[in-house]
Amino acid sequence: MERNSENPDEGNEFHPNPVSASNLSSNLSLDNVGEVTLTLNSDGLSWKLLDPMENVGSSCCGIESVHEVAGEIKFSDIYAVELTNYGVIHEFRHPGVGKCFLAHESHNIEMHRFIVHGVQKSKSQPCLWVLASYTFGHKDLETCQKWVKLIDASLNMEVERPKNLLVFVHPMSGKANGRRTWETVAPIFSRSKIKTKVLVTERAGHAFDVMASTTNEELNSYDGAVAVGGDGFFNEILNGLLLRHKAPFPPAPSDFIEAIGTDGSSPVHGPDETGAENHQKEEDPLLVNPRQIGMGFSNSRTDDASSSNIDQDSEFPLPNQQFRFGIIPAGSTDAIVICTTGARDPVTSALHIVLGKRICLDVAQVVRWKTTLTSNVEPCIRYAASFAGYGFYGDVITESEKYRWMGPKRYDYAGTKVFLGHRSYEAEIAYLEVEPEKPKSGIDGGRLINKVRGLLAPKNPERIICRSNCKICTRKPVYSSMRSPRATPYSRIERTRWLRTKGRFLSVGAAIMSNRNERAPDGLVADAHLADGFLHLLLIKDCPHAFYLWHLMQLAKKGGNPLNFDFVEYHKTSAFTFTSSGKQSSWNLDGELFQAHKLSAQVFQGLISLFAAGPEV
Ligand SMILES: Nc1ncnc2c1ncn2[C@@H]1O[C@H](COP(=O)(O)OP(=O)(O)OP(=O)(O)O)[C@@H](O)[C@H]1O
Repeated sequence: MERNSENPDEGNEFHPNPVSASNLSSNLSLDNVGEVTLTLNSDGLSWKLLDPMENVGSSCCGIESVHEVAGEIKFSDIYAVELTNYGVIHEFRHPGVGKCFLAHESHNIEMHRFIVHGVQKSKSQPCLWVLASYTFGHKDLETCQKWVKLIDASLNMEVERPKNLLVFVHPMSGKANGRRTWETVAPIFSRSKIKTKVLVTERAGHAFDVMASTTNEELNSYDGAVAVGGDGFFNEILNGLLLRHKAPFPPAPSDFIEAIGTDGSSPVHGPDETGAENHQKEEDPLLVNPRQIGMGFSNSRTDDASSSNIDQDSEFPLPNQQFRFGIIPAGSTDAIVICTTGARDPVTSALHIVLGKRICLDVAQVVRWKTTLTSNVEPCIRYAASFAGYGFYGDVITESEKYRWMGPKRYDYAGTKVFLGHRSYEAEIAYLEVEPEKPKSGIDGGRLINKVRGLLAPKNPERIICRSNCKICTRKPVYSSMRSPRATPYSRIERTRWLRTKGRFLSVGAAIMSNRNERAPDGLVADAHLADGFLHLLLIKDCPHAFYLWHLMQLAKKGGNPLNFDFVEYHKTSAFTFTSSGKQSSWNLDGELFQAHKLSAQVFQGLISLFAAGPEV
């Protein structure tokens, strides 16, 4: 401490405005390093050892001893600064030339201290964020207080950071460690001075009920809602929020609408109670007049933009565009976290949240159509952010619920059981074509020999796999700040083709994101990107056991191509309808079971924002 001048502020100049206060510096002690000159720059802090020669570069017994001579941290990587109690700062001193560095002296000096809490990316795994803290000391309390004030003022200028959050903790999630997970990360929030209202759920549906019944005024007082749990729990909170809002519907499966008549005798109401109107039937039998199902669109298309029947796209305005969702992983699969932060790590997720990172996500709106006793069609709406799957995917969830006590292993057990059961389902899927179909492989699929050829023939060789700093995922949707998220422009679908596929399927899946997880390192659909505006249909036709096993094995391999088979149909779309007959399965919507044999779905591009910066795997 000899080098600290008598007057601690000598040579230091503090300024209350952090922007104009660039390049201020003080001599301070940095714990476990030594005496440094700390400088406040416009974008962060930097420090240099006062006398590097004394501290650096000694070598002894063949081992190099290097103490960091300089360091820096950007404000964007600092999540908190706090004045801490008077206490010890450890300073290393070099013992002198020719002496063994193992004999380094450590001076423990008591002084006033403050801690800068920041984030560091793990060198081996950049998507893993770790805590980094720097304790600075000075014998004068006022100097420490001034530094804390200055750093705090700079952090307050990071406007994207949340101040008030609603936190839902699922205590039984995954291996029943939701509560412990929250306790691990809660100090990160308190250090960041983020207010949290924490609710530990007591039953399934609790978080949904709270979200659905919270007043708009209260919700607007929060910057976001955080789920400490798995994908299913996040889905519950998402639905609790989105179901409060009136949203236009996607088209219903046409035969269903036809069955109830289109003469206006069986009106279909949207949540806004828009009455059904009777208009001419569209040419395409799968094309349903949006008005008939309460979508609130103009029903007749005109090329004359000045006409009063101007097309309107489907918008879904949320009351608070600033509101973000957060997930702290504690579940069994945690696919959404793996696809958005890249790391299944609660600390990484907490740091993304407190630093106010933002990424947009697509959300699929899934509607089940059922006829009431009075022959009205009642839509039942759900939302899914990661995956909607029927057949194998629904059966695995149904089966796995019986073995919840097994924890995450229940999926392996149930998956094997369902695989051996090899059930297939009759279904018809109509999907909106959004890009030209790739030519078929030309294999008739009738004979085993041809099927084997199909198995080996490359079908979808060009895929943009969602990996490291994926350009598509990190691209910001153009509308993000200007407009509400939007769905398929159905008012123009008269010029768009609906395509149809029919048969027996082992599974029907619609991926909203790639769904990377520990069992499928590239995800269920590797080229399903975040906020790309597409539903990625993955239809597995009935096929021999061995073929399906092959497909599942490809999913489990990094770089495997699970779409590369004749019995796999893959379509990129923005809306689809589904009708099944005969034996029924269930839909699995991000872990929630949904019974529906008539269903339609559309995607809202970038509908919600998540506290995450995007994958860096
Ligand atoms: N306190 C509770 N007790 C029982 N079930 C709950 C409780 N709170 C929430 N749930 C329900 O548990 C379901 C599963 O939760 P969650 O997604 O966290 O765990 P998981 O299924 O183990 O993980 P993953 O979805 O990642 O596979 C949720 O859909 C939710 O409705």
